[in-house]
Amino acid sequence: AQPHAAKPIAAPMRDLKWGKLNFLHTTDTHGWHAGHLQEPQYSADWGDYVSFAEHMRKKADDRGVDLLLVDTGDRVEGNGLYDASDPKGQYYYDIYREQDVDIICTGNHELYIASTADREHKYTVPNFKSKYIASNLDYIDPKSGVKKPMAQRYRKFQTKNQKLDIVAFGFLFDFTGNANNTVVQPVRETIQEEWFQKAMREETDVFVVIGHVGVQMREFKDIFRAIREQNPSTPILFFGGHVHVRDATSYDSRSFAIASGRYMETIGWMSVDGELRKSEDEAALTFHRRYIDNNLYGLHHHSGLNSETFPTEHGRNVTAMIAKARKELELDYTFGCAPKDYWMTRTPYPSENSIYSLLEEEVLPAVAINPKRADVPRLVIANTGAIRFDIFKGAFTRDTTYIISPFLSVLSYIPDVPYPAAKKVIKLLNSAGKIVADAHLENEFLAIPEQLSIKESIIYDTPESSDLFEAGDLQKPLGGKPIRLVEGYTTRDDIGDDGDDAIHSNINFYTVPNCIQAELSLPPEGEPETVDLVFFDFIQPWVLIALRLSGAQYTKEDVQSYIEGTFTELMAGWIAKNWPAKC
Ligand SMILES: O=c1ccn([C@@H]2O[C@H](COP(=O)(O)O)[C@@H](O)[C@H]2O)c(=O)[nH]1
Repeated sequence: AQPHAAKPIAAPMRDLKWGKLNFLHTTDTHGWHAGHLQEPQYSADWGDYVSFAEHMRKKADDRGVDLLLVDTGDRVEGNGLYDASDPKGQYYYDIYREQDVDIICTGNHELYIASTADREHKYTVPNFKSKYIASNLDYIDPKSGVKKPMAQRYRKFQTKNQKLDIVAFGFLFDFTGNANNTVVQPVRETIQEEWFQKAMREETDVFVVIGHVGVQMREFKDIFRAIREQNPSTPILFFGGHVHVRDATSYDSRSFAIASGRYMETIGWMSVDGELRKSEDEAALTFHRRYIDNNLYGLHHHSGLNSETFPTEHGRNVTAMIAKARKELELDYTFGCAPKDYWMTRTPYPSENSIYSLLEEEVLPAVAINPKRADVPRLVIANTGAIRFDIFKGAFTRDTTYIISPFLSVLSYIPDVPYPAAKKVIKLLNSAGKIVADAHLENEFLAIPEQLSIKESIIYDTPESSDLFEAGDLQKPLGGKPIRLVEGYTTRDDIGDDGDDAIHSNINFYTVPNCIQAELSLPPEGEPETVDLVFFDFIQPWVLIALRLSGAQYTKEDVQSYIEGTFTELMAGWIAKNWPAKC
């Protein structure tokens, strides 16, 4: 863990079950490779994960079974370790490559900005060579303009100990927001391609499909159906991501799928036991999943080691690389001190502890001002997906600015929009589904990814944060004494409610709207004739369609820059001005 990270915290534990084929899975790490410095249950770092994987590989060797590491993309954007350098990722690519990942693919965040996709192609693809798979992604060479696969389309290999044949694919969901130097082929088209049709007919013991795709999403189900049609009994294992939730399901009795959360909070574990070889008769398989908290105590527990014996030399070196990068990037520089916690989904919106209320009532009114139009009435719309994490009471650092808002979002506007049309926009953006059926603009892409999976608030009857836990059969830390549970994941997936490795008390989840709106400089009485419609540039396509539906025709030529600077910079400036400098 990093030098100033919160000390790890004990929790009652569920053990891992080993099978013949075992996996460790990361997804949507979004640059959090230093771990969560303020949260003890997730404060291990990428160096600790390197140590953990080395110990677990040794255990696999000792048992004569196999362990593979998988990563399903969105490794970038979301934390100062990636975002604070210019160019971005100056330290991250070298840190990330220290983990020996066996199967890796691309997420949408590697593709939003052309320079990010260029760096993915220049660094991560060659860093992982034959392990990087791009089944439905092409890259356009900036010099020649030639389109070619981002990496190989699939991978066939044998496992180390049992020599099991594996055919692996690496997909991205049908993403359409990529920069123009990449091409994402819709999954339904890819599975018709000749290469895929041949690959799924390869003789193999197991198919492994990794993807930056939620395990409940149509794309994975289509791939499953295509492979299963040709291979009635071959095990098919899916590793998904994108939705930022812990989730698992099985599409039939010989398939299994896991998604392993977000932000280095979770290391997923999947194991398969039973007869895996293709030549044997079909016998029942058993699948097991665990969501391992990225908590050093847990990693010690699962590897059977302690703080002395756990860190490997390699792991320590990676931890030191991260610490050096954080120092050089001045990520601990403090803009101000948050007076209390502000939550994305732990409290209702609107409420005094909602980060969206803070934005709507305090930050946007103060920063969304164009000096030349300061008195012009305006509606300022932000998509809730632009905010990526909670604010904790205490130091708000350079790192925090990227954690809260990593995007290069700027404020755009259309001047003098008739108010009757402008006021309808927020309602349309917050309605379910697509605002125009054929525009491929799902409104849910405006909100936080978790809401792709969680459609309704989850409110527990009794908050159990003060519960004392008597562990029963479970592994008890601290010599078996009852302990106070820490708030954290209490996952319920299609397999049951026993997936989390650590037992936590519940956290409420209140769903939030797709967008929020600050109404500024409106007349005290009556309605203005026109307003400036100000919005985060990311949501421009949705805003233009919503205006059209409201009877006001505008095109992208009508959109102008409202104010200099990214939202991230504006927010940091507001904090420096409004929150005390010392904590
Ligand atoms: O410039 C941007 C890019 C993305 N968003 C929001 O993020 C989600 C996607 O996040 P994932 O981590 O890929 O799931 C997208 O739906 C937007 O809500 C943004 O606001 N600005």
